[in-house]
Amino acid sequence: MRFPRRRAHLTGPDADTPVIRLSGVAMTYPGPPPVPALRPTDLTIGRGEYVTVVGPSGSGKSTFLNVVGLLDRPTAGTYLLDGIDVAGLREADRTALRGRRIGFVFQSFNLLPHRSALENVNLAQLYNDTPRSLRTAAAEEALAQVGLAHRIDALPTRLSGGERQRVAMARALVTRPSLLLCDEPTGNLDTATAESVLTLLDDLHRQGLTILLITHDPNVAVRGTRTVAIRDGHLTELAATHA
Ligand SMILES: Nc1ncnc2c1ncn2[C@@H]1O[C@H](COP(=O)(O)OP(=O)(O)OP(=O)(O)O)[C@@H](O)[C@H]1O
Repeated sequence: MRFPRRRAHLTGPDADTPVIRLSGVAMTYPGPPPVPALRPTDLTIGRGEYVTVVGPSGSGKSTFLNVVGLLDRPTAGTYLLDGIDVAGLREADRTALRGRRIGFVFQSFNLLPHRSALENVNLAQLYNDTPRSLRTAAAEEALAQVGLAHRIDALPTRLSGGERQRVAMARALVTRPSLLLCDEPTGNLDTATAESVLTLLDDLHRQGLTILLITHDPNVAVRGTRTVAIRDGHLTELAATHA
C-alpha cells in the first residue's frame, strides 16, 4: 500500500498543502490555578515528513498530542489540518475528520481483546469512504503491510507485544490517513521488538506517510527526519537528523 501524495477523496488536499499548520496554538488548562501547558506554538509539517517530539515528563507532550489529534481544542491560535481550519468544525465533523485523516498508535495498543486482529483493524473503517464490500480486503492489506498476513484471525491475547503494536499500526493505516500520530509507540516493548516497530515506521515514511511521533526517549527521537523538543510547554526545533 502506498500513500498517495494527492488524496483522492472529496476535499483531499494537494501535495503542497501542509498536513499540519499551527499558528500561535496554545493550551491553558483552566484550573484553578490555570496551567499554561502549551505555549503559543508555530509549527508546519509537510506531507511525507517524519517529525519526532521529545520532552521529559510533564513538559506538555500529551497536551500537544491531544490538540494535534483533535482530541482537545486549543485555547488560542489557528490549526489547519490538511488545510482545513478545525476551529470552526462542529464536534461530529471533528470526529469524522479525525477518523479519516489521523491514525493513532498508542503505547498501550488499545486493542479490543475479544476481537480478532482483522476485526480490530476493520473497526477503524467506520468513518472512511471504503465501500463496505471492500473493507475486509483493505484490513487484510493493512495487516499484510505490517507483516501480519498470517495472524489475521488471532486474538490480541495470543499475540506478542510487538505483534499487538503491529495490529494497532494496521488499524491506524487502514484508513490511509494523512497523518500517523504515535504516542510512545515503543514504550511497552523490549529493545529488539521496539527496533522492529521503529524499522516499520522507517519503511512507512519511505513510502510517503507523514508521521508525528511523541517520545521521552532521545534514541527514538533521532529516528525522525526532524525533531522538535518540548520543555515547559515551549516547542523548539532541533537540528535535522537524517534524511
Ligand atoms: N487536565 C489538566 N488540567 C490541569 N493541568 C493539566 C491537565 N493535563 C495536564 N496538565 C498539566 O499540564 C502540564 C503538561 O502535561 P502533559 O500531560 O501534557 O505532559 P507530558 O509531557 O505528556 O507528561 P508525561 O510524559 O508524564 O505524560 C503538566 O504540568 C500537567 O500537570
